[in-house]
Amino acid sequence: MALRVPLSRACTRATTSGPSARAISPLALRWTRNNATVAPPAPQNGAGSKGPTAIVFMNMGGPSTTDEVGSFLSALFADADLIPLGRLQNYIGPLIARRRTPKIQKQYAEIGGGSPIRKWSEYQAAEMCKLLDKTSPDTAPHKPYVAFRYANPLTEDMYKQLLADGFGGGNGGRAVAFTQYPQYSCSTTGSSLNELWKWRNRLEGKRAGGEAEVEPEGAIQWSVIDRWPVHSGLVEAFAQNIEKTLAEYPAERRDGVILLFSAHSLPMSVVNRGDPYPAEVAATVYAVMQRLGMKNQYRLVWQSQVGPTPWLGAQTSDTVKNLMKKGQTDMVLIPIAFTSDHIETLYELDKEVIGEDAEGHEGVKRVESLNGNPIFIKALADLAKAHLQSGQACSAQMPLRCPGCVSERCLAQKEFFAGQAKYLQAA
Ligand SMILES: C=CC1=C(C)c2cc3[nH]c(cc4nc(cc5[nH]c(cc1n2)c(C)c5CCC(=O)O)C(CCC(=O)O)=C4C)c(C)c3C=C
Ligand code: FES
Ligand SMILES: [Fe+2]
Repeated sequence: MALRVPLSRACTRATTSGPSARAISPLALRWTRNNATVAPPAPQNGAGSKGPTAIVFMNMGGPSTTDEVGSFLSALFADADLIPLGRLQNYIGPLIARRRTPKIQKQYAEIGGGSPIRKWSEYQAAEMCKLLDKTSPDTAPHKPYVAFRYANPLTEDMYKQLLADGFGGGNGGRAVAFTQYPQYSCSTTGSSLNELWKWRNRLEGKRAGGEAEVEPEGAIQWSVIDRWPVHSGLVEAFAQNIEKTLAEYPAERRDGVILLFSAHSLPMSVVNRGDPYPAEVAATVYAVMQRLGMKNQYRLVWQSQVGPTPWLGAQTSDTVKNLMKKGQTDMVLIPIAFTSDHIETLYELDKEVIGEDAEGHEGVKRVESLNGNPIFIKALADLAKAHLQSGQACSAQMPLRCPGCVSERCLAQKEFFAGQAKYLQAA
């Protein structure tokens, strides 16, 4: 494999410590001189021979205060991967965002004044990296980063921080883009990857070099954990939370409780384009039910649809109302496609569905979100370790576009991340 960072330059950094010391480690690159593989320089200051490694948690983010709701919604409605508005995106997007802001601000005010997603993401990433330092010493130290799509810290700021910390920018270095959506949708993980790819190109993309554009030397080597819908640790964390909630019912009622797995819905236009999310959410549900021994009846239902177009159903709120009408008053709601609390659990499920649709009936309960759950954080560390050991740039599934995809962004982004494979080797 060709050497991307000149060995002589790398060796001049062999005595440095801290983030820029990554330039002296093999990272995930093979080091060659005159086409012969050479031993990497010795690791410094307890760093693993392949570290440091940046672990970037990608998610949509949320407004931490009600004042940030306006900018959060403007960024969200400007995202053509989530809400395609064609040539009028930059005109209609801000209008819709402005119109929705007061209503959504009120909802955030009612859940304590903001979304807890930043607090949870930073905690999960930091705790996961501590575990990973122990279980994957070769790639240590692992440095946690958070990159949100619509709120601070934005992907652009995270990338600039990576560069400021000595990753890339001529130093080389290894970073893992770790989606915090367990199930892949082009509207969520796909959008975050498109944004990461955009900033990668702007901040350390191809430069003019001779006749053709060339990749700059010492850019960050990226790989992606793009989906993990049936990871055993994720399934176990969900299953234990469900068991805890079921234990709150008297024994004679417990087996009659209906489990309602609730996921954010998708517009039918996205489903029909061939988005993988509905099938992957269903895979998570089935794996959790198998772990629970299929003792309770269950359904996968969909929440949070926005706007007048058709969305995937059945809707969570209709399902609860219909079951109540039929006399079924024991049911447990399980948010299955998001790992931290957010407005859809704290407002939509707790206040609207349980508080209003179910009129606060004591038989209708919600399972707590994974948040700081240690089983979940260990699952994240196990996933990252397996990924680093695999030497893979992304899952085999990621390069396959939706059958109905016409986005040049998706094409280029997937080619870029899948193409990183040529620089990676197993840890
Ligand atoms: C797996 C989770 C999510 C998928 C899939 C998803 C798709 C999706 N969402 C919209 C439109 C909106 N989503 C909004 C908020 C929002 N969405 C998710 C998760 C998924 N969205 C969350 C967790 C949140 C709330 C964030 C928080 O801080 O709690 C909003 C804004 C709120 C509003 O105006 O009602 C919109 C709009 C589309 C169109 C879509 C698929 C194409
Ligand atoms: S929309 Fe799914 S790959 Fe482009
Ligand atoms: Fe959404």
